[in-house]
Formats: sequence, structure tokens, C-alpha cells
Amino acid sequence: MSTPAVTVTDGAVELGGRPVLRGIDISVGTGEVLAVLGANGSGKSTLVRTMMGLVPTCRGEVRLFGTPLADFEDWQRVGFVPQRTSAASGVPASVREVVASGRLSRRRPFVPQRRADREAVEGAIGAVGLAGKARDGVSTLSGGQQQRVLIARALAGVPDLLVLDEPTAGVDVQSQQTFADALRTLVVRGATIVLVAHELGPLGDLVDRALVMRDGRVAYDGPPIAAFTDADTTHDHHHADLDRAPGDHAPTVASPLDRQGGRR
Ligand SMILES: Nc1ncnc2c1ncn2[C@@H]1O[C@H](COP(=O)(O)OP(=O)(O)OP(=O)(O)O)[C@@H](O)[C@H]1O
Repeated sequence: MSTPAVTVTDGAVELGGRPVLRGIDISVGTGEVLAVLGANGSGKSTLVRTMMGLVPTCRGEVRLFGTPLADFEDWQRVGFVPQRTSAASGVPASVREVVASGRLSRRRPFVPQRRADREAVEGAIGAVGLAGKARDGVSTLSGGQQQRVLIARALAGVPDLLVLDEPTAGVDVQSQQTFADALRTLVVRGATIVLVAHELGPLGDLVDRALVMRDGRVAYDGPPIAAFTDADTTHDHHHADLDRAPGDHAPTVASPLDRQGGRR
């Protein structure tokens, strides 16, 4: 069996003196598409940020491609798209420049962009539906469009592992479909994808496995279940489904939490 792309063993995280993740054991196989689902505040972002080494664990171990995070150096194999923030605003760079920065780790220094670089950049810009805005300054774009620029930057790097935190929040269904197609291209090449989502929409067909977080623990880890992956119209309604669904649809799911007496 090949080395998993990500493993978290007995992982725990505290933030602000408060436990945010506990007892996390996850192994994401190469080529797998894992959706991380769960209600607001359940720990989804913290989990993927921990996988990326952006949040320290207070217990346990994280490995990328078999290497402990502290020793991992192959970051050009990894793409990460953080949750939408205003981080990109004020960046005096065009869409094309920001997306091209995703190729830097694949290029040799002082060598002009090769055709493969240019194609990867233009393909990624097209995949997020921003072909008409390639010359525009990132700061002139809406928050959703800036998020798509960050997704394109990650796609342009053709990573072996792509981790995305709510990439399609607020993105219209047609753009989600285009994005799903771009991800599929990566998956066909053997990439591993970890995707935080409130609702999967067109991405649902890609997902092999769903992880549902609840109160900083893994409440469900298994095949995607329709109740989790069906597109939904409101987040609140969907959260209600997630809170209920593991117990209702997959009897084994509640047990880890029950053993802990549902303690927070
Ligand atoms: N820097 C921090 N300091 C203290 N607590 C934090 C910090 N970051 C997150 N938390 C807390 O950790 C918990 C998990 O947050 P996290 O953002 O991982 O959840 P989430 O499932 O991604 O939520 P959302 O769906 O709203 O993005 C929340 O209770 C949050 O308030």
C-alpha cells in the first residue's frame, strides 16, 4: 500500500487555552478525495490548518507523505487554499501574477516561464472562471473572486495534495461545476484532495469519503452519505442536518462521542 498523503495520529490542539481538537486519528490515502464537514465551530478549519502545520498540536503527530511535519520539506507538492479572508485585498498584483506565483516552486530561478507554466496558469485562471479578469488587480475583485484567485494559484502548482477550506462558499453553481471539473483533472492525475465544506454541491460526485467533525472530534468517518452531500440552500438548515445525520444514518457514528459521554 502506498504511503498516505496525510496522517494525524492522536492529534490534539488547544487554542486560547481551550481544547479545539481532540483524539484525531485520520489517514488520507493517496488519490483520495476527503470532505471535512460539520457545524460552525466544530473544528474543520483548525483540522486542515493543523495538517498544514499552521496550527501546532499539543499532542499527537501529523505526517505528510509519511514525513513528520517538522521534517517535511516537499511543500511544492502541497497546495493550500485558506478560508476566504480579506488577505488578498490591497495586494497590488494582477490575477495572472498571483496565479503565476503558484508555479514558482516548480520553476528554476531566473528562467523565463516555460510554455507549461503559462498553460498551467491560463488553465487555472479559466478553471475558476476568471479568464476575462486575468489582467485585473486582485484588490479590485470581490471577496468571492479573490478566493477563486487563490484556488487558481493552488491549481496552477498542480499539487499532489490540495487542501481547500470552504472553496465554494458563496460561489454560484456554474462556477462550482467548473471548479469541480478542474479538481477532477487533478484527481485523475492521482492528487489527494482534502476539502472543508458546508455543502458539496457539484463537488459531491468527486468525494470518496466524508469526515464529520463535532466539538473538535471526528464524529463520522466513512462513505459520503446523501444527507451530508446533498446541496442545500441554507447553512443553518444544513448544520441541523449534520448535527442529526450521523446518529440517524450511520449508527456506528455516534459511538466515539458517546464513549466520551459527549463531553466538550
Ligand atoms: N485562534 C483561536 N483562539 C481561540 N479559539 C479559536 C481560535 N481559532 C478557532 N478557535 C475556536 O476553535 C473552534 C473551532 O474553530 P474552527 O474555525 O476550526 O471551526 P470550523 O468548523 O472551521 O468553523 P466554521 O464552519 O465556522 O469555519 C471554535 O470554537 C473557535 O471559536
